[in-house]
Amino acid sequence: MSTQPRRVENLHTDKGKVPVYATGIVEQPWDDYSDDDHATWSTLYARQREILPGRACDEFLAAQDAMGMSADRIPKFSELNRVLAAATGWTLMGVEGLLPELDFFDHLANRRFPVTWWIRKPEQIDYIEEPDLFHDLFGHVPLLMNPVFADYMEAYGKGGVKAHGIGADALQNLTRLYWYTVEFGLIKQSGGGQAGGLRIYGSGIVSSKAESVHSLESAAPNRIGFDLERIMRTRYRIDSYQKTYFVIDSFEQLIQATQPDFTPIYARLSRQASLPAGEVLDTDTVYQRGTGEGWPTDADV
Ligand SMILES: C[C@H](O)[C@H](O)C1CNc2nc(N)[nH]c(=O)c2N1
Ligand SMILES: N[C@@H](Cc1ccccc1)C(=O)O
Ligand SMILES: [Fe+2]
Repeated sequence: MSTQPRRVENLHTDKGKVPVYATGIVEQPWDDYSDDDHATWSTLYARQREILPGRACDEFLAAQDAMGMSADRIPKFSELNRVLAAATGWTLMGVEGLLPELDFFDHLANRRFPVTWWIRKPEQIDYIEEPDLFHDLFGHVPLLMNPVFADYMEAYGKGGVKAHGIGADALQNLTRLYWYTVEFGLIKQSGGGQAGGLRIYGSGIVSSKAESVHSLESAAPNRIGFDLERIMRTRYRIDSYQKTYFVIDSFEQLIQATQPDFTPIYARLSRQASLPAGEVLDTDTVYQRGTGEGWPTDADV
């Protein structure tokens, strides 16, 4: 099944312009998925679930199971919605693709999560530039089952509506927060030995086989303790692995740090230069690489 949505504007990201389409809400055309579409889901699902235990945070994997997602077939939004409604009151809506920012924020502010209905083609299995069903559903939806994360997403949507009214710089600051938390966040899983350590919660990481390993195990990227204003000043890459990941202690930390009114923060940041994606400042808390060893070293604390 193919549809050709109309391009309406560009999203201004740190890397350049990303097309945004006039994309209304669609009913998930579940009966129209081909055998290839279901096979793509199965392949990606099985592949990620093989590598994510011990890498993704435990809540993420438990929520995926609790929702009834599996490798068998592409899940039905209507079935997931019954589970989500009971857990946190979120609703999934089918969309054609990227939405204009204000529409996107308005959905989140009302506990609706837009999910791209179509899945990537077999030749795009390892990488696709725009969000598809696998990224949105496998990556974003499970944590909507977590009450604290669910509240954070709603607060983010409300903050987005506000930032949109303030102006382009405020919007850029807030978009960086989404990027470095919801899309590419790492979390310290509590527990000793193998149970604890750095884990992934960002959807852009959990939906990518290569970045799931890279984000935790490569020596290349920086892993820096969560710092709201630091994140808001930090540029990001959309076409390569991140040069920096930010680490939260807990979802409670995330929601607490984002409670205050951001208006004075935006005003202050408008007088400061942005930081390159790969910068490390002497005020940063730097985490060690390696699963199960994600705690600051003596030298860092
Ligand atoms: C905040 C976020 O970066 C952003 O601006 C947008 C805009 N529109 C979107 N639209 C959809 N469907 N999905 C998304 O993740 C986003 N992200
Ligand atoms: N406190 C933010 C709203 C917000 C909450 C959570 C995440 C992002 C933004 C504001 O005043 O704009
Ligand atoms: Fe995403």
